[in-house]
Amino acid sequence: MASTWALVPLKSSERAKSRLAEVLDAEQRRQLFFALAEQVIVALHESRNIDAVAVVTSSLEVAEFATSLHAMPILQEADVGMSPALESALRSFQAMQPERVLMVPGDLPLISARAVDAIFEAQTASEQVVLVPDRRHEGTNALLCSPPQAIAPRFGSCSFTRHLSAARAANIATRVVEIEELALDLDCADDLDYLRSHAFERSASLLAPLRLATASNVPLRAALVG
Ligand SMILES: Nc1nc2c(ncn2[C@@H]2O[C@H](COP(=O)(O)OP(=O)(O)OP(=O)(O)O)[C@@H](O)[C@H]2O)c(=O)[nH]1
Ligand SMILES: O=C(O)[C@H](O)COP(=O)(O)O
Repeated sequence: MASTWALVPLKSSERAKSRLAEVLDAEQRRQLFFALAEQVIVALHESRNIDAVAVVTSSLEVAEFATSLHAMPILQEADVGMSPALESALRSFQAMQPERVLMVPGDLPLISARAVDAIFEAQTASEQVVLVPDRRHEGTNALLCSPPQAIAPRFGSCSFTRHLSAARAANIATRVVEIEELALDLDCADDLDYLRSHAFERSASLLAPLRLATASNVPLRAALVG
């Protein structure tokens, strides 16, 4: 039985990436959502520390997509937010009694198996929680809980501080590890610009199918307005 699971929450594609609406149209956001999610799921599968990958979603389309990538879909009735989705998925894991669960959002464009393995390598035997902050130290881009119920997921605004405080309040030994390839999540136009200026090849492979007719050194918002 698999004992280390990775868990990826994925919204319905038509609601995803809404903060990018100022620079991408609906079809571009949909394509980007699936391209990012595929990268995340593939990297998790390739990690030598992960036995199985699950996707929690309310969308049948996303569930089929997850299955096509050999991830186990966990279906919900509606999009109720990232943390409630993760909590209900964790409850459905209980029968399988995994030793640990790694929770990762589906929008990390620079993720790799090596970066995922670095999370596990950072954990010492006494530590039940590992947190990977985003580049602004506001969000959490990976949360490893061993056991899975060590702390409840509290994703959303300022989740990094909230996860840290929850672990401290419960007196749970916690490791914070900064991992460059996991520090960027693609939420807004500034994040897309950061990706285009810091990781040319990865951004080209993600953005070329979207047919964004802008030079890589021109900020997206300015290019589209001007
Ligand atoms: N299953 C599920 N996943 C969610 C839900 N809300 C967010 N997620 C996922 O959680 C991760 C982080 O989501 P957000 O950054 O809040 O949402 P987003 O769609 O990427 O971007 P915005 O629409 O701009 O907020 C992504 O993988 C989302 O698809 C939800 O209600 N249910
Ligand atoms: O910390 C979080 O909640 C996750 O990184 C998702 O946050 P986001 O809304 O910044 O993507």
